[in-house]
Amino acid sequence: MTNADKPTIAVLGAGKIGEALLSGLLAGGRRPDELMFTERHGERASELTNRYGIRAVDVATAAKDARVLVVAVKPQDIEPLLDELAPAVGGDSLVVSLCAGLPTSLYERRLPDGVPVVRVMPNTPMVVGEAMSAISPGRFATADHLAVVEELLGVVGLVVRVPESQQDAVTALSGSGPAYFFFLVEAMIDAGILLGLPRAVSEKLIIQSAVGAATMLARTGEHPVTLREAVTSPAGTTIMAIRELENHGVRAALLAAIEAAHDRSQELGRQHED
Ligand SMILES: NC(=O)C1=CN([C@@H]2O[C@H](COP(=O)(O)OP(=O)(O)OC[C@H]3O[C@@H](n4cnc5c(N)ncnc54)[C@H](OP(=O)(O)O)[C@@H]3O)[C@@H](O)[C@H]2O)C=CC1
Ligand SMILES: O=C(O)[C@@H]1CCC=N1
Repeated sequence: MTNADKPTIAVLGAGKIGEALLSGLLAGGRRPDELMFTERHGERASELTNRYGIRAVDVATAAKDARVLVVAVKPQDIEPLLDELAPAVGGDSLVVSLCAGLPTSLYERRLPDGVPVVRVMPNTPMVVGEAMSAISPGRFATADHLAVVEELLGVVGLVVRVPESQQDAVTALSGSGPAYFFFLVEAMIDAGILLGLPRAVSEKLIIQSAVGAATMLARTGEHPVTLREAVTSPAGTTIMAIRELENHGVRAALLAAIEAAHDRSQELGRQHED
């Protein structure tokens, strides 16, 4: 795709994930004049414009000037946004929803007939170009629309296509996933403090171990079990820790936690059924 072919993008609701997308796109080479956003608080809008040089617009301007409209409000805030969007959006627009739980059918019901919608579940590592995004087409989205979204999100990380029926599971795994890793890192840093290490040292040890482990997973193609076994010496230190993790049900806790996130994603969708 040449620069001239690249669609202008408006982020509707530039909170945490909206800002992550805007900053990731800028870092990936998009120009500020190819991007815009809407925000309901003037102070927040000024903060983003000052930080990134991107203009704040209203929904009607976004629908007129941008080909891709990325919806990034909380699922609980979708109804008023759809009220604003419905009279403004046309068949030339492409609506991309980042909202957990919300089905493409909700948009299709509320927007004019034929407006294409693609449902996406991204994650915040898009700020460093390492997002994992899963995309699913709605009824009116064509292969070309999917290609546009793939190109857009490809600037900020990896993209996979999944059936929309899998999006609640994706949300629980990779959408929320970074939070689980941050939680683990936080707890491991505390363990260093427990053992008497200075906080700065503990942080450095754990963050670099996380970077190293993630890079091995991504680059070697080895199964996580193989990589873990290579660290686990007979009668050594690691197996003592693994026994404690199993005794405390950490594996079962992760299964239950991710299932709870999945159920909440489904529930968010159900709140907007007819
Ligand atoms: N955070 C994450 O890691 C991920 C989030 N998501 C999805 O992204 C969406 C946003 O999440 P997140 O960024 O965390 O939430 P935030 O609350 O940080 O961002 C939403 C932003 O949209 C603003 N907003 C609400 N309604 C409107 C409106 N009508 N017009 C313009 N702006 C509006 C909010 O303002 P106000 O502050 O007043 O509420 C807020 O700034 C959610 O649907 C979530 O499911 C998906 C993947 C990952
Ligand atoms: O917590 C949430 O609801 C959003 C969706 C996925 C990550 N954050």
